[in-house]
Amino acid sequence: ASAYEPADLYRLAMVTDPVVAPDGRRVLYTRASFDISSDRRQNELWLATLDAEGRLLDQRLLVPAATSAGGAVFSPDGSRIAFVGAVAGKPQLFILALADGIARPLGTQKTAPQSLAWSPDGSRIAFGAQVDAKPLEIGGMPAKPEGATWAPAPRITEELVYRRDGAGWVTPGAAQLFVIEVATAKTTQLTSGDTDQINAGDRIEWTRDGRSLLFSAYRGADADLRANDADLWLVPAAGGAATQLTSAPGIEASAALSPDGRRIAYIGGPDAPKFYAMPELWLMDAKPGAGAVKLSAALDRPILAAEWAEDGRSVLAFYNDEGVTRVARIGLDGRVQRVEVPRIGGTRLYLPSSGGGFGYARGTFAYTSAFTDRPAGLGVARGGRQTAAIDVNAGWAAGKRAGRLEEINVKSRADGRRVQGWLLYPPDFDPAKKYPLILDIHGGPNTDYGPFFSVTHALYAARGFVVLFTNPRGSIGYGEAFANAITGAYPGQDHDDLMSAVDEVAKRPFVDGRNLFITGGSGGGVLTLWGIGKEPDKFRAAAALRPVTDWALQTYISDIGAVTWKYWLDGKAPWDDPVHYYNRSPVSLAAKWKTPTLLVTGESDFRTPIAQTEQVYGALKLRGVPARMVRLPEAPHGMGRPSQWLQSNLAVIDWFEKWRVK
Ligand SMILES: CSCC[C@H](NC=O)C(=O)N[C@@H](C)C(=O)N[C@@H](CO)C(=O)O
Repeated sequence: ASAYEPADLYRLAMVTDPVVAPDGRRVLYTRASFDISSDRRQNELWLATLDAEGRLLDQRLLVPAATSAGGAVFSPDGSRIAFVGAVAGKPQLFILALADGIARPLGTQKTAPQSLAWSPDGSRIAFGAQVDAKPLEIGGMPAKPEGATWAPAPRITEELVYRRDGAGWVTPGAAQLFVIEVATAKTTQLTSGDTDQINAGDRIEWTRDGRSLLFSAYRGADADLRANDADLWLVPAAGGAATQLTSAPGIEASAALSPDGRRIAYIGGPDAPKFYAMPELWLMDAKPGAGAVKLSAALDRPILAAEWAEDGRSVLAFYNDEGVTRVARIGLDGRVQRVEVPRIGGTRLYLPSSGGGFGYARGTFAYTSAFTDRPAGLGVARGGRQTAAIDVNAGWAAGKRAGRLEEINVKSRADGRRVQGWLLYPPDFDPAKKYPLILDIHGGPNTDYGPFFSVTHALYAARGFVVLFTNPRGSIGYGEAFANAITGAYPGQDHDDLMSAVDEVAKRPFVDGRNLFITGGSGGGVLTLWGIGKEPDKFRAAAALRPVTDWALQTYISDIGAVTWKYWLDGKAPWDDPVHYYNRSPVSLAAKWKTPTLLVTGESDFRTPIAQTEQVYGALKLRGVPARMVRLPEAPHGMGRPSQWLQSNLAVIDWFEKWRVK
């Protein structure tokens, strides 16, 4: 067996997006892998069949990678699957009849349909999609002659958010709700307006009689400024005016109707002047203006998704808890009962965050099943135990030697608060030897790390580093107060939490105290640059990946600038309180920087735009601090294509090796 190596990225696979059929006896899932020729992710759609106890009977490939299937959903009788694929680079809705396995295109779509929802009788499908509008043009230009090769047209905008990370430059238009008839492909646009009329990526629900559609939207013209706002709406499926069910400032979204159609469970919460709006589970009657009660009050954890139990007396909620994803049955009186569903896991792959994919129907849970030594497989559980498992990496993992993963808990030097973390050891770890230590810090900052495999940490460990990763305050899964403990102070005591973990681990005899390294991406890049400013003598070298370096710049040029301003910098504007912005910005510590620092950022990162990386690189070089900047052409915030993840990982290893005291 060999240790993890860079090319393994093109040999492994990962399960995502499991969907349980209405009868609870079949599971659709996506098998993602990375093609070394095209250097792109590819998705196959698979179908697993279960027996009455949830054991695996067989599985088959339904849609090959060439179709790029996504968003698959079963028809109510379970005989057909609707999904969105791509034909000649254009989005296409397909219906696949399971009886013959043939995927037939349905209608023509100009933009990608999202959140497919079958009507109860299986005759129609609702979806959200963008309707493009004419782009702005500068008047007076002469006509372009036939075949002329002019410079590309300018991008002209009057929007606050004119580019979105990952999606690219925003094309003018608005998201609308549609219904398509499955037999005739007749398509009806149910909403209209110049601004988004639906949160196209959010759940769409048919009323039980098939007459109306329930969905979320923030319809104000100031939507770009109101990231934490969404209301519930009901519109007749045959066309007509939409009725607004909720209007409170805050998020009411991901609405699920109770089996009798009389109640709505939704996820969200009121808007508040704090850093993190923890998504909670709410219950209301399905009528306009009905008051809502918070069902998840006793849980104090972020709710990721919710499904009604068949008897309508409880809601099954998926939530983050101390680095992992769990399931709770929440009664309509708010009583919380844990449901045993083992090892639900993350599908981020690049880094070990929790989350993952999951589905439920008729007592069957299907989920991305996490491992510490390989990417997620498929898990199926019934009655509190795992009944089926598909490991899409069994062959590959059998030839690999992975390092041990250990959970640690330390007390923060700031106030004694518990900080959870993990240590990943090199595959051939020998406690009698000395090892360099990498502290890797997650971003978000309201996200988490958990006990999962990731290609980044697998590579660091395989190259002989002990990897420390923790959940400092600001992380999710430890209660709302913990996630909000950075309100008005980011960075602040989260830095102390991280340093407490480093100091504790550095006491272990196998850690080479001369070779402590610090890295992190995005929000983790903030804390990396903050770390080398606050503790200039602690770390041998640093690697800040796609960092925020200057909160004023971030507010002005990021696609989440409005969130930064309203929630992360206490509602103060950079022009009103520039000192507050400066004091929280890593660049304010530039005078203290002396640690050799690597910067890695995508040139198409619109979340933490590369101007910030350039700012820090300039400061380091002007000060004479050793620095290297790695720019990834066309890569967005998520580091883009597989080879770009590898470049980012290997750049960090190369930099740390360069500076390691031998
Ligand atoms: C709409 S506010 C949420 C911001 C978002 N949070 C989720 O991750 C985000 O993109 N934050 C970045 C500044 C960030 O730190 N991203 C991390 C975690 O995803 C990263 O590693 O890229």
